[in-house]
Order: sequence, then structure tokens, then C-alpha cells
Amino acid sequence: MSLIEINNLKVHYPIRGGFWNRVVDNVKAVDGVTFNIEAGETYGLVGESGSGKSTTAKAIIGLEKATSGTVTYKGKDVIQAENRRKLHYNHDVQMIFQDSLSSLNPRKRIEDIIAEPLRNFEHLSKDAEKLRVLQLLDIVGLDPDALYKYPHQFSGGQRQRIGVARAVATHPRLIIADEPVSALDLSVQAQVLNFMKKIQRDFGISYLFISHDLGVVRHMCKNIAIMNRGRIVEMGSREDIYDHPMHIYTKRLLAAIPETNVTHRKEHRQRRLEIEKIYQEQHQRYYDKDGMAFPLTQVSATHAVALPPDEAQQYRQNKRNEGVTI
Ligand SMILES: Nc1ncnc2c1ncn2[C@@H]1O[C@H](COP(=O)(O)OP(=O)(O)OP(=O)(O)O)[C@@H](O)[C@H]1O
Repeated sequence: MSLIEINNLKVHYPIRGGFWNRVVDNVKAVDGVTFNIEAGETYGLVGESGSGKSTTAKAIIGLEKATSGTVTYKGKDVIQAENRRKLHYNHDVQMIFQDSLSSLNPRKRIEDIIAEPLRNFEHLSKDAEKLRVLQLLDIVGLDPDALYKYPHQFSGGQRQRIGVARAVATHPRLIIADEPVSALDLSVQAQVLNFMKKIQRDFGISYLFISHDLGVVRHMCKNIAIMNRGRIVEMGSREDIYDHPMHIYTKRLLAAIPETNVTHRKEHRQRRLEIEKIYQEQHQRYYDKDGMAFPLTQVSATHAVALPPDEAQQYRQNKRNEGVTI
């Protein structure tokens, strides 16, 4: 049995409009996602911005309400909050966020930030708690005087280490890492990634590693799923995805990885342009097949107002033709 099984997970956001503010459409942020994570592995979830990766992560951890589907942990569906409590799911599954500055409370000292999950789940004595926080600081390579400092007094890489210390405090079985290094410089990225690997070896943790960067994912993940517009378009081992990509979207993402070898640059650019052209054609068909008049991002609540006036008018007209009051 896998550590966690995600089956046909959907998160649809309603779009309201018209005089009665009724639901006129849905943004299908996640639309039928299925994958499993094995104990001790790092599973990669890759896709461009807006493909639904973060919403998938939030639905798995329970920060976002799933419209339908199941997330099975220890044989039970943890979409039900009651099961989450019973199975110690909130203790066993932790998250690391991309933006360490906004995910760490700026008014709290590092001691309190790292101790927070311990206070929620383990109820240790004051001394035992302090000792544990000091051990965690040591594990992530920070000095004991960090205890009394605030998040803004650290660099981005150090803050991300603090996020990791907080996530591993309760010895979780799975850490969902949502773009954990994309805000960092390349050299610091490598440091944090290697460090995450070390923690994994030491503690036997699994990761769901979310990124838009196929270069980084290659370094971290054995199995990978490629996400586009709320769906997984391709999944497989690292070798399958990098050496024999099947889906045009995967090929396009791969072609976008910068080519460092100068002699291959021209060839690479040519290949990238060809793939981009095929993608544009298929992209159009993708929408037609789904019967959508506009790209998903354009019908989302946040983007609907940003439509050019003539397209917005056309959109409303199409909706009226479908019998929707708008
Ligand atoms: N609360 C919301 N209401 C309406 N639409 C939303 C909401 N949250 C996300 N979306 C839409 O869902 C889609 C997926 O968003 P999501 O943040 O999961 O993508 P992502 O792949 O994680 O992108 P990024 O890496 O930029 O965060 C986007 O089109 C976004 O506009």
C-alpha cells in the first residue's frame, strides 16, 4: 500500500455573476488528479504557473476544500476532517511554502515558530521543548542564538531552512514542499535541496515536491507527474519523462530548460520553436474539445474582469446563448 493515494481529486471554484449573484461557471483549478506517493520517495508535481499544483497541495493537506475525490492515508479518506484527526494526519503531513518571508509569522521569534507544531501536537515540558528546538536548529545548520531572532533577520536560504525545521519538528511522514526553492538564488537552491535530501535520508520522510522547474525536479524526484490546466497530462519515472516524453506539453516544458552547451544552443532553439508551434495548434484543439470559449485563466474569477472588452462581450453573449443569466 502506498503512503498516500490521491484519487480523482477535483477542486472547482464557482464564478458568480448576474443580478442574483448566482453561480454562472466554475474554474476547474484541479480536475480529476490521481497519483500515489510511496513511503520514502520524492514525488514531483510539475507544471506552469496556474496549472493547479498549489491547489492540489492545499486540497491534500486540507487547507482547501475538495469538490470531490479522495485522499487515502492509512486506508481511510482524509478529506473528511474527522478521519484527519483520528489518523493524526495533521501531525504526519506538513508543508513547506515557497515564500518563507510571508509563511513565517514576522512578529514571532524563531523559537516560537519552530515550536508551534510541537505545542499543537506533542505538549512537551518547557525544557524538553527548548531542547528539541535547539536540536532542530542544529540539524538545519543554524546557531543557537537564532532562537531569539525574528524571520526578517535571516537570508532567504536561512529562512527556508527554518521552514524545513518547523516542518520536520513533529517527525512527519510526508512533507509537501510547494516551490521550496524558486525564490532563492541558484547557489542557495542547491544548498537547500541537498539539505532536504539529507533530512529525507535521516528521517525517512516522503516529499511531494512541487515545482515549475524541470531542472530542479530532475535532481530530486524518482517519479513525476506533469500537470496542465488542472489535469495530469503525463506521469512516469524520471527516465520516462526526461528521455522519452510522450505529451507535447511535457516536450514543451523540457525544451524550455536553458541549454548551457554553446554548440547545442542553435539546435535547441530550433527544436523549441518547432515544439512551440505544435503546442499552439494542439492548445487550440484542447479548448475546442472541452467546449470552452476562452482559456481557463481568462474565465477565472480573478481574470474575468481583465478580459479585453470585445472578448468579454463575446463571452457574455455565448453564456446567454447557453441560457445562462449573466
Ligand atoms: N480562490 C480561487 N478562486 C478562483 N480561482 C482560483 C482560486 N485559487 C486559484 N484559482 C485559479 O486556479 C488555477 C490554479 O491555481 P494554482 O495556484 O493552483 O496554480 P499553480 O500551478 O500552483 O500556479 P503558481 O505556481 O503560480 O502558484 C488558476 O487559474 C487560478 O487563477
